Amino acid sequence: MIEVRALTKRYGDVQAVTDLSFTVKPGIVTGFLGPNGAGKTTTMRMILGLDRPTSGDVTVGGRRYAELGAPLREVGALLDAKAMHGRRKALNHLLCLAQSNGIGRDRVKEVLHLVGLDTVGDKHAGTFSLGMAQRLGIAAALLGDPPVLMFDEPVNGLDPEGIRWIRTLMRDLAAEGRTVLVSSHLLSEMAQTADHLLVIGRGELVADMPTADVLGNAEARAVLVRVAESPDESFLQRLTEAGAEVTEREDDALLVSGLDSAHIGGLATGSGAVLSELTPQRVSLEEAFMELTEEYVEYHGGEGQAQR
Ligand SMILES: Nc1ncnc2c1ncn2[C@@H]1O[C@H](COP(=O)(O)OP(=O)(O)OP(=O)(O)O)[C@@H](O)[C@H]1O
Repeated sequence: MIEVRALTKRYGDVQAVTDLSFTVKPGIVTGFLGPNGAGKTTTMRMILGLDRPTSGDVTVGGRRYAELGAPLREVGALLDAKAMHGRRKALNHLLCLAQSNGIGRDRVKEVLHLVGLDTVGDKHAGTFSLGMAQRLGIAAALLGDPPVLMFDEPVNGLDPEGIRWIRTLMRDLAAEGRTVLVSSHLLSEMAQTADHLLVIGRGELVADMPTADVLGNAEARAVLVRVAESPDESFLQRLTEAGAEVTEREDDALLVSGLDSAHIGGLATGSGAVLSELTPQRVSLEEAFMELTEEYVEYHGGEGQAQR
């Protein structure tokens, strides 16, 4: 369990995290979602005791990071896979970490195997591809068999096989009862991995809800209706009486919000109108995410310019 209470971090004039409070529960994958610069890495660094909060408090398993005796046994993290010592051999890199946390050589071999790097343990970490570096970083996070794990943008730059491997690993770790917090700036990615979402924008908490609810918000906002024949105005009247908001589009189609398709179809039948189309309009996951975080995005692309 990770508990973040009223966490605030300022770097000079930059307010990176503002009064953030949330709890990350065990047994599920929790996605930490927000646009670039939202404060995800800063929050994770504070959870790990790498940055000191300006104010507020973080505990892992009920204790502050500084109070943890053998931190790797309590919380494992992958922050920046490329930040390791490049001239060190992969196996030695893990052995050094293990030694300082009282972890045996057998466990080092075990995690190397677990991440599929057992045949390259004697290679220098600096020669590793991004995918291999991510795997080595994950091996380090798993070394102490910790009940709490954090991964910062773990699928960034990975090929589809690597992405699938990481997704399965996260789900398996959560299924073992661990607390798993994983950050991303893509809702589509989180939709496939996370059970619960914490959404932040400009350092502030925007949403703390099950992923299914965030996705539900992306569904059917309005229904596109085309009327082939209508004896009179009664269909429109019935729609508004039933509480619908109706917008007439330039192509004569109607955008009806506030009622579902079945209700609209029933009102059409009742008023003798014949419909040629009745289509729920869905917004994409990324649109739903952008709606949630729109006002918090730090850098917008210019109009008409090439966008990433
Ligand atoms: N060491 C630092 N000194 C000054 N400002 C910083 C520092 N670290 C982060 N920031 C600023 O704090 C804000 C939050 O950054 P952070 O890296 O936590 O965001 P993020 O959500 O992880 O973004 P990204 O998805 O781009 O990694 C940004 O405005 C960033 O420029």
